Amino acid sequence: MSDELLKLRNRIDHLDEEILARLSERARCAQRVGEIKQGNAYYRPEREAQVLRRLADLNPGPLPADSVKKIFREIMSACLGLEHPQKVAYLGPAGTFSESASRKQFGSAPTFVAMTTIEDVFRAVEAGNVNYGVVPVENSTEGAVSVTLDLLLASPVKVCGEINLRIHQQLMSRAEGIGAARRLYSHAQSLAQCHEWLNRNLPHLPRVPVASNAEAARMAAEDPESCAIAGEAAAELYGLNILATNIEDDPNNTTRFLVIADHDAGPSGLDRTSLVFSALNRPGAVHALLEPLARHGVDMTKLQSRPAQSGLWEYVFYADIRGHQRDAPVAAALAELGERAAFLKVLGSYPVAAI
Ligand SMILES: O=C(O)C(=O)C[C@]1(C(=O)O)C=C[C@@H](O)C=C1
Repeated sequence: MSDELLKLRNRIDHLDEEILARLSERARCAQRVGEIKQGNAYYRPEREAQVLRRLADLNPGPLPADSVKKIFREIMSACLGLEHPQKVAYLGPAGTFSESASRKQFGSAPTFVAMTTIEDVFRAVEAGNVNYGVVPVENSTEGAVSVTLDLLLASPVKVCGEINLRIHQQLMSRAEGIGAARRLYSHAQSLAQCHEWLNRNLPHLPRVPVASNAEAARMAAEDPESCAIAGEAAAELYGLNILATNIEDDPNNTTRFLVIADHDAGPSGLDRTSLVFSALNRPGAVHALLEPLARHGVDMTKLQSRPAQSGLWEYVFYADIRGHQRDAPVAAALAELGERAAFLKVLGSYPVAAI
């Protein structure tokens, strides 16, 4: 071994010891924070977002800000686990994009529980069987997930976080090449998202829609004459080889998830608030409801309507606005909106996705 290599490795050993000592000190601080919280919510998404944003700003390089955030996400995940072990429910089975989104938000320390339906995720949170739930709410190409919107309206849960996940689709199989494949499994939505790539590269391979991407990967693991389209996590879970990476037709394809709980988040300085309201059935009613937002300088980042369950041709509106409900302009605008609306429910304020 060259002298220089030896010296650098000794230096790395020494730095690792320092990092470990500091990490242990940090973990002891977090343990003490946990004792002070005494059973109140241990997970504080607003604080985690502040920590990640601050370190990304301070980052001197050469590590990219994204790597720094991922490392500190894991550190906070382990510290939170020391304070109090957490359980997070998501739309299963294991290996789906919902699981990847959950891990992106919570790191790897919690116990992740796969549920069969989005409704089951809500029920698990409502019943207190888990601390948090992660549900998809919209996809940049497919649009809103209406089941989630309807459940948000009916359920007492609060929104305490958002997660944006880039959806990258991978072609995978047990074999090391595609030559022997006789069929391709995937969820119908993923087949649609890779339609052009498939037409160009595998026009004659029969496409078989199945219940989820993870199920497709599981089937491909059992059937050597097949391949699957799924996320990287599913390939890892089922020990499959990735034969072609990022084959989705739209490279910006992103799914937005919400974190639901029995509490929302405190102000972080860069927040969003989700609400749902209904308008009286008169001309100009929606405009009158939104007017206070504009007057108080509150930006709306989303507005979506859904037919109300209650009556024919009545609508409820889902809006996301910038800011926390405790910020003065947001509080004033919401108070006025509440007076004018037939119905208003604030679903929660939470930090804008920090990672
Ligand atoms: O600051 C807190 O409230 C903590 O519990 C510490 C800590 C952290 O490790 O920084 C851990 C968990 C919380 O979700 C937020 C931050």
